[in-house]
Amino acid sequence: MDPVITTDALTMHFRRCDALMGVDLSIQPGTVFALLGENGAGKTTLIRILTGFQEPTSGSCTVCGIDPLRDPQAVRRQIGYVSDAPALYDWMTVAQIGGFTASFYDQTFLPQYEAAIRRYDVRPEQKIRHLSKGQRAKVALSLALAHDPAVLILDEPTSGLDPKVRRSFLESMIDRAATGRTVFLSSHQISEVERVADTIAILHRGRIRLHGQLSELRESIHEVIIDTDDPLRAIAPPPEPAEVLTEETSGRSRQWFVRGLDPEMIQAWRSSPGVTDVRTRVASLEEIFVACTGELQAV
Ligand SMILES: Nc1ncnc2c1ncn2[C@@H]1O[C@H](COP(=O)(O)OP(=O)(O)OP(=O)(O)O)[C@@H](O)[C@H]1O
Repeated sequence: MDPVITTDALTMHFRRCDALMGVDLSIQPGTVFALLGENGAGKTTLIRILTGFQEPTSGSCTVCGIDPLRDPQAVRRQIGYVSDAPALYDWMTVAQIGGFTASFYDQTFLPQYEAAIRRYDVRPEQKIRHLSKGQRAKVALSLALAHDPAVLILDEPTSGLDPKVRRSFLESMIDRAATGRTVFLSSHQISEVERVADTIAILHRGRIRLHGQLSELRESIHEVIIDTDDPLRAIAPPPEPAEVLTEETSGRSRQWFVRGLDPEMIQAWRSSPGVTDVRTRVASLEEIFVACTGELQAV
């Protein structure tokens, strides 16, 4: 299947910083994709480029086969987008903003919007300016979903939602993907991502540090702890093609987070002089995230 979103060597240079430095991504339709990254990693910048609001410095991208730079309107017809701080007309009521937005879409928009608002228990006659943060998020989500977009792009989608609404919202994202639509969400919430995402990418300082199926990444990244008889004992690091994400030394223990560990290496360490114990286990997503976004220490 052709990917629904692609980016190729995308860079974004602002006056004082490089927000993106050669981002390559490929996202399949019918999946929930999560972009994880710390504050300032470049997530919103990438989303702004994909939605045609920001021209990249170099590189290219497509959304549903369309270049957002060439035809931003065509891209926006295919996507629903909720930013991390949705801009809604404050003076309108919940019903009015639905009617207003519906004028840009076909006649299915309004009934879908009204149904979503009812489901979220938001009163249609309330003014936007009187809504709580969570209620505003619900209105923004209802507006983004009402034209049943092929791609739903959500920047920190659940901030402001209470746990019950958050849970049912995330479950609805899985249902959406099952019908062939694609959900692209950016998040700091690792536990949420673990629950819903099929594929993830970890963005760190403008670069993709990891990209792949969550299940595959979970199996391919291990924590290795090696205990030795002497803190100064030299231990061979995992050889290539294994990738060391972090290394830490604490007294007589050496700890690595390693991608693509060769099981034969475990045996080799066990028989190395001075090694008293070797323990390995599959890393959690949170540990993977910390390993990818922490400073890589010299090996
Ligand atoms: N218009 C701009 N002009 C200059 N610098 C910018 C601009 N937009 C973003 N940046 C910088 O680019 C970097 C990435 O910002 P971005 O908003 O994409 O991060 P983010 O991953 O979305 O962060 P957060 O999780 O905090 O929202 C930051 O250092 C930010 O200061």
